[in-house]
Amino acid sequence: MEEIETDQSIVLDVYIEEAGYEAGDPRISDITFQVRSGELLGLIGPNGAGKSTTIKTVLGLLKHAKAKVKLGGSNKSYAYVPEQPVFYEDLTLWEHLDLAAAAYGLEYAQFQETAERLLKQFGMEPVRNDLPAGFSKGMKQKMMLMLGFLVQPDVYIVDEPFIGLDPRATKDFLRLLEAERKRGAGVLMSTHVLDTAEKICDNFVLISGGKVAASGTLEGIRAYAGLPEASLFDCFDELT
Ligand SMILES: Nc1ncnc2c1ncn2[C@@H]1O[C@H](COP(=O)(O)OP(=O)(O)OP(=O)(O)O)[C@@H](O)[C@H]1O
Repeated sequence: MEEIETDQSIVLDVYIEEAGYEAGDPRISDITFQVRSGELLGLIGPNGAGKSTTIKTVLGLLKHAKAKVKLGGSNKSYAYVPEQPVFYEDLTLWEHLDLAAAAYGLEYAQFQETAERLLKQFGMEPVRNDLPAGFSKGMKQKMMLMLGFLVQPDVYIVDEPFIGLDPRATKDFLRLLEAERKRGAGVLMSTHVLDTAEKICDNFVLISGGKVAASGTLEGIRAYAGLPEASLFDCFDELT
């Protein structure tokens, strides 16, 4: 990712001309969006629309991509929280936190304080010294979220956080996310859970068939869909 020199409030600036998995077979094209400091941008769209491909392109993971991705903010740092948990078989939850802190060069005292707080906030204290292979799906998901929150980056890139979490964990996650946004972090979040997205996102990018079908605020998307009072779900239905 390059660094943004101009507009200070933009923490993530994305322009994807095209990207895909094989040469000459793009799966997404002409996708442009910005995330500002404190903003939560929802990346929504039906199965196979291109949300994960967009996120992979932002992360620079696709070989066949023509894209410009610029990172801003005070530290020019980001955390990626994947939908599928990724972990080391032989490391405990605490060791994962410790490793992430070392990788990001966090100061040890600050790491300990933040890690202890996150263990409490996510109700994971009892399993701090356990191996994540034995965790439930939701517990693994919580570990991935904790690893992201530990780093306190300028940008969070979160792929479908809601599927594995119980209502309590969802609430805890949203509260932490809110605090991070107040601190100035921007968030790009892909999700299918439209009723939650409708409540929490400032802006949306609706992807369909690998292209942007609509983007903007809920009001803007309603106007574009010609459904002034509709839910995000109904707009989504109309536009995809
Ligand atoms: N690893 C891959 N190799 C080849 N094609 C892929 C790969 N992953 C996704 N695709 C294709 O890219 C297109 C977009 O898929 P993508 O995974 O980005 O959709 P999505 O919006 O994230 O869907 P979902 O909501 O189901 O997760 C689809 O046509 C899909 O078949």
